[in-house]
Amino acid sequence: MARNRKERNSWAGGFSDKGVYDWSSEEEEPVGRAEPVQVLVVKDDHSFELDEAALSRILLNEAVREREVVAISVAGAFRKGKSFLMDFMLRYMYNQGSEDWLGAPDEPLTGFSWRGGSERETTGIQIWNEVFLVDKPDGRKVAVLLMDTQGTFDSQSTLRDSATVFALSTMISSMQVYNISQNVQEDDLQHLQLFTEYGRLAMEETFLKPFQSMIFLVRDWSFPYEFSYGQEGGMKFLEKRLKISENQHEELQNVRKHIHSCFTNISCFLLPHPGLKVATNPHFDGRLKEIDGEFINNLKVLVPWLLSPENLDVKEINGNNITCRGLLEYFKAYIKIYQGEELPHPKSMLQATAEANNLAAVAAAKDLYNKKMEEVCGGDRPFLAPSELQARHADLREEALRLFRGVKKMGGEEFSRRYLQQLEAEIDEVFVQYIKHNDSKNIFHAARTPATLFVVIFVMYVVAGVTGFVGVDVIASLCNMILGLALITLCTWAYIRYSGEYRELGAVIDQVAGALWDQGSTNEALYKLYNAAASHRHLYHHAFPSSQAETQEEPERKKN
Ligand SMILES: Nc1nc2c(ncn2[C@@H]2O[C@H](COP(=O)(O)OP(=O)(O)OP(=O)(O)O)[C@@H](O)[C@H]2O)c(=O)[nH]1
Ligand SMILES: [Mg+2]
Repeated sequence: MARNRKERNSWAGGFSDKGVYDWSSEEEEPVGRAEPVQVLVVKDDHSFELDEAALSRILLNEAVREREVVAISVAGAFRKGKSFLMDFMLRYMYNQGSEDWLGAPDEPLTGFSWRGGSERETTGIQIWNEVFLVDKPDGRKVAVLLMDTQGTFDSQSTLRDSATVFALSTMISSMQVYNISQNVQEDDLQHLQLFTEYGRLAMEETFLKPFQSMIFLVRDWSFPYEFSYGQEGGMKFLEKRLKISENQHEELQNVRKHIHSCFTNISCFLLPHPGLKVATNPHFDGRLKEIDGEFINNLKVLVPWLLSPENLDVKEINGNNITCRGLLEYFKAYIKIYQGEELPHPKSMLQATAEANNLAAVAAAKDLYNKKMEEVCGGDRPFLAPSELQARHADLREEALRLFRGVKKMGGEEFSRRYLQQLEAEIDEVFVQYIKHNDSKNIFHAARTPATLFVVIFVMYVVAGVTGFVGVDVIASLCNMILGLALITLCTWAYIRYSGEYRELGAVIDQVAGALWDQGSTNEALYKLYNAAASHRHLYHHAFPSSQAETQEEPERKKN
């Protein structure tokens, strides 16, 4: 089997396979230097940027662009030895077929940048700028791409940053190594569920499982007496962890169902602790002689298990094998979705729960208000005096707000204030609808348009008669014209009301008539008439002394 093997002087440079690795002279990078290239940058304002030029240089290299691609990525919490492991993968890829691919005992480990300490090292997504060509046993030559990712949950990243990097690397890779420490905890599974769901949202709906191979890699496994190190123990362990049983709580079942539904293959490997020098010595530079033998023995199993030609999974999207060129296009398309605003932002558990609590309380309070208002002025209730409606609304609004305040909610007072305001605004909005609905039950309200038109017709008739009589013919004709128009409008309005056709035109007529009614002299005249009658009431009392007792109550009622 012809493999892409190469003698190298050092890991961080020197290697160049002419067929695979060919820098163009205009590019800024030093010619032939093999190194990690940052293709996804998470900026300070938490936005994402794809370095398209750098990614194109890697994936559109003539030797690989038409080759089917195998993309291997490592993701998981920060500071857990992801880049360290990646560098062993690089060693394997550079020495494929060689028994001693692990290298000399005192050779420092280089490649993807790794280091000790508590602060994060890798940011964004980095890709090894050399794509390896490997012959699979079935004769296909595939391109192998190694991807290192920013650790999740470092103190500088939002949940959205972590979710995006994890989701993108899962979408782009054909084999995702989920690097976890010591055990598979329920929160590891929940985060995997959240991140894969965030990835699935950005992908097109497909009847196939959206992602390919998921390898749970448990670092520092300390219970080999329960499940032995390696793949076999790992599979038994994972089977137990991901088992779905009848008597399990629905929440636990859902997480497991989700994970099963996302990946075509799920496997697990249990890796022992590499020894205290690796974990705690600040001067440790990756020399094999300082790493525990048990760890090295298992590394010798793990890395070929992941990367041997027969185990490499070609990247598939919707059942089609993807080439390097295709992968570039998908990368660009996916990042665009994450740069846009169409996806919801993933939230922390507390925030999501607090929001759900508050929204549920808003819904319950609104429901109460609506139900009681229906009883007061619903569809089958008669017209209610506007002042009475207002009073009932005020009572029920207060009752709904009290219900909202009384519900126990996570997130605290401050957080819930926003939802209280939302509830108030929504209730006020619904009340406007109730007012309109109530008004429409008032037959005088319905008669407003014909009444206005009648008044216009009558006034025009009188004015036309008087002005015609005194000889001002121009005004008389104008009034007659308006009278004619008002008459036609009235007939049209009647037809629209009867037939239900041309409702927009009907609405316009109602609006114009309404405006005339509200502002026009009709209303004012009626109002003045009423005022005049009220101020000259003594004349009336004088004329009808018997009704005095009755009318004395009137001012009292008016005051109320
Ligand atoms: N306990 C333990 N430490 C490890 C293991 N592998 C590597 N380390 C140490 O973990 C530290 C971090 O290694 P990195 O490879 O930089 O970790 P990382 O996950 O890439 O970290 P970020 O890039 O910050 O996300 C180094 O000091 C390594 O020596 C392991 O299996 N177990
Ligand atoms: Mg790293």
